[in-house]
Amino acid sequence: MAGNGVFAEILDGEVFKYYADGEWKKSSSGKSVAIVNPTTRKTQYKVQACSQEEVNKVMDSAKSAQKLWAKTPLWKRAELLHKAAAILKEHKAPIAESLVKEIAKPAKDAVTEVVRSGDLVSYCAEEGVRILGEGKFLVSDSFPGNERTKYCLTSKIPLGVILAIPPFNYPVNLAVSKIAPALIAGNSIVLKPPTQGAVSALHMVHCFHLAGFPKGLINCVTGKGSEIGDFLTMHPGVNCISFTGGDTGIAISKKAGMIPLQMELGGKDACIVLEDADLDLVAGNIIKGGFSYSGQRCTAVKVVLVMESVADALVEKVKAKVAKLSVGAPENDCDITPVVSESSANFIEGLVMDAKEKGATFCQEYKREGNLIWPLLLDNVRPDMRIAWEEPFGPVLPLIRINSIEEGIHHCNASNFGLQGCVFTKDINKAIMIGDAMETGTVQINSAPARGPDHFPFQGIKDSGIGSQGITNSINMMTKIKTTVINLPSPSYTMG
Ligand SMILES: NC(=O)C1=CN([C@@H]2O[C@H](COP(=O)(O)OP(=O)(O)OC[C@H]3O[C@@H](n4cnc5c(N)ncnc54)[C@H](OP(=O)(O)O)[C@@H]3O)[C@@H](O)[C@H]2O)C=CC1
Ligand SMILES: O=C(O)[C@H](O)COP(=O)(O)O
Repeated sequence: MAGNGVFAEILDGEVFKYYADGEWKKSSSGKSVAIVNPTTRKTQYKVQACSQEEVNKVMDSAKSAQKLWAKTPLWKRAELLHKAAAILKEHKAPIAESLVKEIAKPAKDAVTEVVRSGDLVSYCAEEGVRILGEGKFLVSDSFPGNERTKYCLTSKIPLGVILAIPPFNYPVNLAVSKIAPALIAGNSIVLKPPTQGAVSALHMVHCFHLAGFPKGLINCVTGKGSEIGDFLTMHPGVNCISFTGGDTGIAISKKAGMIPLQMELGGKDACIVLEDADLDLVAGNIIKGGFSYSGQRCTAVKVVLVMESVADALVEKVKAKVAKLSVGAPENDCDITPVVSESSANFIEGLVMDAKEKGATFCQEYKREGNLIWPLLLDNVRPDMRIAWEEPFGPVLPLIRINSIEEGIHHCNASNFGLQGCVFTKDINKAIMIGDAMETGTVQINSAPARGPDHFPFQGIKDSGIGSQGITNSINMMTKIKTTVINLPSPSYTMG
């Protein structure tokens, strides 16, 4: 149970504490923030509403702790990360339970998220040992006009304090995907978890606490992003922001100072289907890509662009599979569970109604109870409908019939997003040509978009982000290059 057993110390009465300077604390604000269970629509948990003064203190302790941590041998940093990974996996059950209650993630997927996170932390420790243990050695005579009088040594050094802000849909996995690279590279962490998902994140942080990381190195401040977000992101103590979420990231990018930013934002991932595609494979991937976790994945298939000649056959196959999706409570491990909030459900409904007014074909009856929306495929969607462009983040999927490959590529590239895309065809040459023409950070050939495995590079272009994630890229991003040049009094050429 959440807040029980080894996790008892993170709870004070009915409010979960925040974590600073190696201790679990109550906010002096005396205020809390309610976390509403998307299924029951009742308050499930409460977390502290941290004050600006508490954020200031956290930044100070994160700064001091980082100075010592940067001097901790790399193998020791890795050892602690491995320990945290093992503790996280050992306690997967209570963390998964919080994911079910806070964000209505289906029970099995919730366990998978925690296990995947433990694996990510371990992999990161190993990768860090490899890539941070190496530097470069340059000699000056390779550049015109120089003798061999200068030896240049480069190494990767930490940035300082990393502010990590993950979104609600992977509050554990997208938190550790920022925490682990930051720590292995010698940085300290200030985590601001999403409000829906904060309790799962606090449990995950406690696993790092139990592993024995130094005081102040990892901190977790809770509160509504709309209230403490600006104070955190514009704080002079922050040396780098790693953010995953929606348009908020665009606003943060405009406000943040001259610090490195890693932004993973929204997407409108297109699935282009050619005449020769294996339609059973496509239908399976549309179901997995469009409807898993009720479409609340940045990498969800968010628009299908199918050649008219095979559209009827594909629609029939997808309809048959949609009919088999179970709809209900996350505790029952249903495929489709309530979306995260009432406002999200209202937004999705707005897109559906707009498509209805403009003449889209409903392949299923539209049905909603509270935050639970039944899966819906919308056929004959046209570009004048909002759902052709906007990201529903829900279990509703638009399908646009196209008459040429160019039309599909044009629709994909006309989007303000550019996260991932996919193309289904048996012709590898066409797949490569289309993939190259799609303006997205990743193109999947014959499979739905996905971020994992977690060590793959993951990036969006246009409004989908800045920089690249994935374990190796995140470690590199959370370091800067330091060079030391040894100047010799006379040229020295090494002899064999
Ligand atoms: N590209 C990617 O990797 C991913 C992108 N996303 C995108 O995220 C969106 C859904 O996630 P959602 O959590 O609703 O996204 P939001 O952008 O609403 O929130 C993301 C995080 O930002 C915080 N936040 C809110 N306001 C501020 C602020 N002013 N300053 C700093 N932080 C703030 C939130 O806290 P609080 O919860 O307290 O408001 C939350 O922790 C979708 O658009 C989706 O596509 C999601 C997952 C992955
Ligand atoms: O937040 C998201 O939606 C994730 O980054 C997607 O991850 P996945 O493709 O591994 O589900």
